[in-house]
Parts: sequence; structure tokens; C-alpha cells
Amino acid sequence: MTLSGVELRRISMPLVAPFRTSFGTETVRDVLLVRVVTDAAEGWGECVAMSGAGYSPEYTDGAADVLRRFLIPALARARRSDGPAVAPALSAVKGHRMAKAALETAVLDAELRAEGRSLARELGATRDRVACGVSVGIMDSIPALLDVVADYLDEGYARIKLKIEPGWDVAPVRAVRERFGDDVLLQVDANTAYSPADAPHLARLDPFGLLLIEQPFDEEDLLAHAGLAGMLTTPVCLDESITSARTAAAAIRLSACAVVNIKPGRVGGFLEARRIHDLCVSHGVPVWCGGMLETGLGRAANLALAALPGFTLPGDTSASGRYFDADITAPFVLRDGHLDVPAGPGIGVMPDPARLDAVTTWTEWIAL
Ligand SMILES: CC(=O)N[C@@H](Cc1ccc2ccccc2c1)C(=O)O
Ligand SMILES: [Mg+2]
Repeated sequence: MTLSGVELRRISMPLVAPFRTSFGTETVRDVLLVRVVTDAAEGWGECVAMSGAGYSPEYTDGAADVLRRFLIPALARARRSDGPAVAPALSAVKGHRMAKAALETAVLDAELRAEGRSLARELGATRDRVACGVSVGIMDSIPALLDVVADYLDEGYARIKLKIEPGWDVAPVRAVRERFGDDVLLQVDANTAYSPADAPHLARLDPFGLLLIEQPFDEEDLLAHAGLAGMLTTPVCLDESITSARTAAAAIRLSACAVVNIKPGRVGGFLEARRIHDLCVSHGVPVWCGGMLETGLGRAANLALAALPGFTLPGDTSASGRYFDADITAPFVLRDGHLDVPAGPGIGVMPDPARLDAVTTWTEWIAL
């Protein structure tokens, strides 16, 4: 497969409602898409970086710049251009895993489309649909939160995740438990908002039978998470800390986490995500697929990953309508709390040209 060029395309997708977390409030998803054109097919990748560097050091403008100046030229110089050859070709560039993941996914998508193979099959998926959870932002009040949770449960979501931060943690969790009972699968995500000194306060979440508490502390503080794990009955899950199979292995060895949230964009791509899955399965560590408010392109690829056997917990692969009134692909619609895994070649979906044009703010063609 010969690469002829790469398109960088910036799109702006308004969210159906503001999404507030401990690191800020988003009202628009500012997305960088990568389209790779080859002699055999074209492929799409979605960069999960946000406009700002609140979740990780990467941000959308930076991802476009590192792709244009370093990653795409490195790929052009590589002799091979199949999916597994991308990460080695980009290895001289440190970090920038979200930018790398978008480029690798686009190449993988093109390669699989050309060969008529689905990403799900390529990764080793064992299911054709996956149970879906939903991530609920920090709200202005407990009643507002309960209304939103009630709607999501009515829609059929298999699991509720509540964003928490100091001042919004025990009360919302208690309110959800009191209103919806103990059988609802419930977990919380702090996005690094707490410090180790907050451990006794976080222990107050133990009575509520949470599936897990996600990333309470700084992403570099594995030892603090290991300490917390020794104090809580609630399993600790890591998200921002897990940037590769190596850091996953370290976190497991240090008992810093009992569950892992795998996000292909955060770890550099779907091939590294599968390596992390395999590592966690070998250690008996359950994993689930995290979300970065992807469009249908990233959502389709995430569903292929979430169908692997070790993904035993519902992920944040919510329906398109959770975030967008109109997706750039055919919308993913929840059915009995599940989403179908795309079965077509590659990631199995394509953007609708008219929808794509309607949300495009900028596009750049880089010939190779
Ligand atoms: C679904 C979920 O909670 N995702 C992230 C946080 C997050 C929150 C808000 C975002 C806004 C724009 C882009 C990415 C974002 C990621 C998480 O698990 O920690
Ligand atoms: Mg998280």
C-alpha cells in the first residue's frame, strides 16, 4: 500500500448539553480528523485531544502541528506503510500519543478496507455488540443530576458514571443510590481532582457499592493510588495514568489499580490498546473502553476494541445522541443498553460528506 497524501481536517461539533468535569466545562467538541489516501483505499483516524490541555498535555492545535511537522514526514520516509509499521516509524518523536494514534488508525483503516477486513476481526473481537455505560457531568444541583440519571436509565444505559470533584462527591453518589437503588451499576471519575490527603474523605464512598473510583489523583502518582487502594474497599481504576503497556504493567505491579480504563487515543493507538488488554487479561485485571466524546468515526473504532474478551465492564462508548444532535456518521443508537459493533471493512463507517462539510472549520492537504 502506497501513501499518496494525508488530509488534516478540523471540525467543530456543538454538544447537546455542557459537559462539566473537574478540569472544566466543554460546550463544543473541537476535533482533528486525519484522512490517509493510498493507492488502495482511504482511511480515517480521529484525534481525541481536546482544545485545551486540561485532560492531558496534548491539545488539538498541538496535535495538528506535530502531525504536519514531524509525524507525517516520518511516515512518508518509512519504507513500509502498513498498520503495524506506523508506531515504529513514529518512535523517534517522543510522546504525542493522541496525534500518533489518529495517524496509525487512519493507516490501519485504509489497509483493512483495502483487504476487506473489519477492525473488530483484526483486533480479535469476540462479540458483535457491547454493553454501554454513560458518563454524567458535574451538575448545578442534586435534583438536576437525578433528572439526567433517570433519563439515561430510561434510555437503557447499562452503567452510570458520575464525574466528581471536592465538594461534589459523597452527596451526589448517596442521592443516586437513594433514588435508584443498589442494583444500578455505578462508578465515579475524579479526573485527578483529589490529593492523597483526601484519602479518608474518599473512603466515605465505600458504603455505596461503587464498581470503581477512577483516577482520583495526579496521573504521575502511581504510589498514591497504591496507597489509596490499600485503604478502600472500592476498586481503584486508572485512566490518565495509563499511557502505554509499560505504564499499565507498572501500575498493576505496584497494585495502583484493580481496573483499567483503556482509551486507544491516550495510549498511542489500537495496537497498543490491544497490548494493554492482553496484559490486563493475563493479570486478571478487568478493563473497559473509555470515551473522549468521539464522533462516529472514533466511536466505531472504540466499539471494535470494546468487543474484545477482556472488556468485561460497560464502557463510556455511549450513543452518538449522548453528545451530538447530528453525528458526522450514521448515528450509533442504543438498543437494550448495547451498541452494535461495526462489521464492515476497516472501522466500518464513513463520514457523511454533507455533514462533514457542515462542521468543517479548516482542512489541509499534505501530499507525500
Ligand atoms: C466520557 C468521559 O468522561 N471522558 C473522559 C473525560 C473527558 C471529559 C470531557 C471531554 C471533553 C472533550 C474531549 C474529551 C473529554 C474527556 C474521562 O473518562 O475521563
Ligand atoms: Mg476518566
